[in-house]
Amino acid sequence: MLVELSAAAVGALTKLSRRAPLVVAAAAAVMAVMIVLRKPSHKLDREVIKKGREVPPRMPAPPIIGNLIPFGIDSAGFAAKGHAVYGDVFATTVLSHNFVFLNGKPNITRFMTASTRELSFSKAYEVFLGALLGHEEFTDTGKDVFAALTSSRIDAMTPALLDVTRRHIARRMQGSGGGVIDAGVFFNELVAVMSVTMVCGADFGLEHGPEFARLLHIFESDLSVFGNFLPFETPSMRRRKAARLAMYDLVIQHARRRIAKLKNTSMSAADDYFDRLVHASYYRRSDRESEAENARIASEFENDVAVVDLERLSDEERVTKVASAAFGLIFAAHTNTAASSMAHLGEVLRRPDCVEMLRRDFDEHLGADPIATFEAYLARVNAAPRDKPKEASPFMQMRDSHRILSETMRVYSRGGLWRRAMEDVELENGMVIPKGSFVTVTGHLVATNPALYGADGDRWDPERLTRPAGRRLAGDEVGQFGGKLDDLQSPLVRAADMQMAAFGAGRHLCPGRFLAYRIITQMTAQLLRGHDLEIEEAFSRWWIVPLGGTSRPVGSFRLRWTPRG
Ligand code: HEM
Repeated sequence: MLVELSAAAVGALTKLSRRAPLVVAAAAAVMAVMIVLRKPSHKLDREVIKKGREVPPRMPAPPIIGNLIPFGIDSAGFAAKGHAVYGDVFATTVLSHNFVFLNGKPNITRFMTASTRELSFSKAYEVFLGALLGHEEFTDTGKDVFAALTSSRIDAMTPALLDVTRRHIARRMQGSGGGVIDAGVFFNELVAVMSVTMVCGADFGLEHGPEFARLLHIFESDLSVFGNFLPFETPSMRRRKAARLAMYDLVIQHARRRIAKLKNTSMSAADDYFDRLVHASYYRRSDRESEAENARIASEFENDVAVVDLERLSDEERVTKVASAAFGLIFAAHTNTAASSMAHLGEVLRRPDCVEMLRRDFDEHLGADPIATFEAYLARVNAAPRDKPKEASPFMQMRDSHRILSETMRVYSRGGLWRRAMEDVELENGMVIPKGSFVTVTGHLVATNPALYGADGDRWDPERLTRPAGRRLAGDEVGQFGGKLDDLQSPLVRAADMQMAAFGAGRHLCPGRFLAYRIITQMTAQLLRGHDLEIEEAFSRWWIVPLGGTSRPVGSFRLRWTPRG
């Protein structure tokens, strides 16, 4: 899995080196052809210049591979250097594609608030991950996903999350004498079981969760996205695709069973998220679809209102549609959450006072029997009059835990947010990003902005987020804790100053962020409450994924544990 990145990379390189001359010659030849056939990025610029408009300044790049190597090794460092030389907007070439880097509030605001017609999230990710994930995954995120991740749905699944964690800990940490666990494997497996359970239901999660953990381990083990750009399949890409197909097959079979089970039933028969996906899958969402038709689909999903005028899908088409949505969500829920959990625990364990704060928060708000406490909370909320403000969940009151986790998310989410320009896009300074460019904002630069976080913005320091609730930054003040999760996560740029980009912002702000906080908070707290943990072996380094989200650990993370009395 993630932690075997270095081993996997070394293995792949060794195998490659034997055939290196052939592979390099073939790659160079095919890329040369690609360059001739494709529209090189400077030509994209020329189209804009012909219209009398200004394009972003260009960082020079070697022919064919462009700046692939410096960008691939340290994407955030590459962006920082580019901005230092060229200013808040610059362009360069990577494997013949035009990459445009944005920084500074007006440009980031433009990026976040652009319409999908201008800057498309799914079209960018389709190019980066399409070969690996399958092109059918790259439609815009459905409303069903947002509906599945509201705070009340997360509350409803919390007892199951607590229970899965409790059982996993009991299984993996048996005996009174303590021992050593590989925390990378531990979190990978636990988050896999949770993600599969959440998307496919409890029975499927219990039966297939461990198999998904094994396959996600392979699927996520070599994180370079550039294999997607190559005209041939690397061994790593073959291995990862096989893992994806094996997971996909399991989800397909599940979709077939559920579609048969739910035939001729109405939405009210939906037991869980997967059932709702099945119910929402009757119709094709065509490109011709108008806003009104979209709204009708959304209302059908919520209220089971009949939809006319849209093309009805066959059962097999529905199977593909449901399986593809389900698999996409399992992957989205797992990949960054597992890596963030490891980063979080690694930092917390170096600070005994933080360990105590997490334990105290959990004890205070969830007591000796967290499942019973949470179920009692759910019963009170369900019985409460609808016109009264909703009681805050015990988790939402765990302010120290959230503050400390937010600091982890800030420091470890260094990758870039990505869009593809679907048309020429004008920036506030009048420069035009040419149609077809990939456009990125570097999360690390947002999250370590010295104006907000001072000169040591790279350092993990949860104290920096202890300012009084609700205050805006003034003068040279650094950090704030606003109380609500989104004050610290990725506020809409219009609503507050940008503070971190761990979850993106604006139109594509991660809808799973609250669930991620819930999963990581309760996993860490349950682990710490029952055990004393010591780091036996820490990851050797963290690799910045060029895509949005958490950096990935390299090496092993082993913890020595002893039960607490
Ligand atoms: C610590 C954990 C997580 C991190 C760091 C994270 C980060 C991100 C980021 C950076 C984006 C792209 C935002 C952009 O480009 O503006 C994103 C999108 C997304 N995330 Fe997460 N995520 C996490 C957990 C989750 C979970 C648990 C789920 C689902 C249960 C989820 C579902 C999604 C989906 C569906 C999108 C696409 C949103 C869209 O199309 O508008 N994520 N996430």
